[in-house]
Amino acid sequence: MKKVVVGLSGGVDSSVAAYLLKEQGYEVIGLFMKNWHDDSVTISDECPWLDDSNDAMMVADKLGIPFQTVDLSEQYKERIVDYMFNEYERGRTPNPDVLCNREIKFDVFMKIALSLGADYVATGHYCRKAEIEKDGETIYRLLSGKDNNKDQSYFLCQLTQEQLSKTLFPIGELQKSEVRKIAAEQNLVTAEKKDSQGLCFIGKVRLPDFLQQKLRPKEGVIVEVPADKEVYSEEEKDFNSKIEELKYLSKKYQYQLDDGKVVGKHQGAHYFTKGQRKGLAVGGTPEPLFVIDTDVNENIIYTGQGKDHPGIYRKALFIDQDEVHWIRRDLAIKTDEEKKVKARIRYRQPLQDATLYQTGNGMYVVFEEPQASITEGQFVAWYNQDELLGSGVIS
Ligand SMILES: Nc1ncnc2c1ncn2[C@@H]1O[C@H](COP(=O)(O)OP(=O)(O)OP(=O)(O)O)[C@@H](O)[C@H]1O
Repeated sequence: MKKVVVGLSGGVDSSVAAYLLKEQGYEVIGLFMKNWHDDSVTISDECPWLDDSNDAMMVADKLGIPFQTVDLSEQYKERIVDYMFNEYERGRTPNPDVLCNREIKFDVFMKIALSLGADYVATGHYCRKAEIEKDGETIYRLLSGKDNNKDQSYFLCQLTQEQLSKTLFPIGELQKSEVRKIAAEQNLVTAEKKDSQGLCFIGKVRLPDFLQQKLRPKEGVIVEVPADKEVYSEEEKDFNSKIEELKYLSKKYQYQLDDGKVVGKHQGAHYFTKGQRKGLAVGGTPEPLFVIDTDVNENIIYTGQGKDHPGIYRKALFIDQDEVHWIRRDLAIKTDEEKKVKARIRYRQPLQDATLYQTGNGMYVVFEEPQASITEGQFVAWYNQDELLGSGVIS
């Protein structure tokens, strides 16, 4: 009998994942990980992880499967929390959910599961895995969840073949409503439980509160850039080669103080991210202000009025070569090759038509339509239909 360790989070999805695996005849073990208890950063007065681990335990009890908890808070702090603070300090906006999967659930957690004798690790993610044989080798495909609204493949965009080979996604073929129905039929305590809202470790705290506890406030100015500000000179739009054009399309324009007028003050550029509207506390403009860029070195926030401000849009992005990651290594393109794909630059964004261009030192992703708020530090993931082929960190 094959043995599976299920990551039981105390939520409905992983509860049903465990139930289904048991029905399919696997030997199932439930494992809850605790990943936060840094006393120097207060996350919340409440203690959601205790409630969650209790719920996970009750589900395991109901299903008649063994249950354990592991404390991964040290690894969590080192690999996720510290990285987040460092990235924000650099003015980049990391994605903790993608990192949590790569570094914790499918690494540290997976190793513990395998050491318990498991053949597989299962989670309640809405995505699917398929296998094909190619040149005598088994290749694992990561497919989006059948429930389009819930598809979580983006969060798994950094997984490797090795990790996928040992993974099961039991609820990937189901709609969320079906998952809830199964949970109710089986009388699982989690049947009615609200969905967790991303940011797996931060729980119920607001991101700005979290950042404020470690990143020192530093007063600076907010600059409003007029919508008709022409940021590139005409010479720059004269290209002699494809690469020059790609460079131009993906180039980040470095705004200067005199590109606009000072309209207010902020408490630290590193608390802000592109596209952000909240927290600017500048009133009196006909249209609300959005962050179009931050300069953490000079501690300046550049803003523009309205969602359609041209400063928000860019047509292409670049990924440094060491941050280009192919799940389907067999489909990776070589230098000077290109490939048409569908891509997204954030969770739940509808897939966008794009072309990948591989160069000697990295990869360009050029979108058919200009994209709003392409943000350094975030992940871009590319697909062929419902298969996630690869991803990279926006540089
Ligand atoms: N604390 C945890 N311990 C063990 N596994 C976890 C934990 N948190 C998340 N997981 C695993 O990762 C999956 C995705 O986590 P996410 O936080 O996105 O939850 P979710 O989609 O709301 O699912 P759920 O309803 O199971 O909480 C979960 O279904 C579960 O298998």
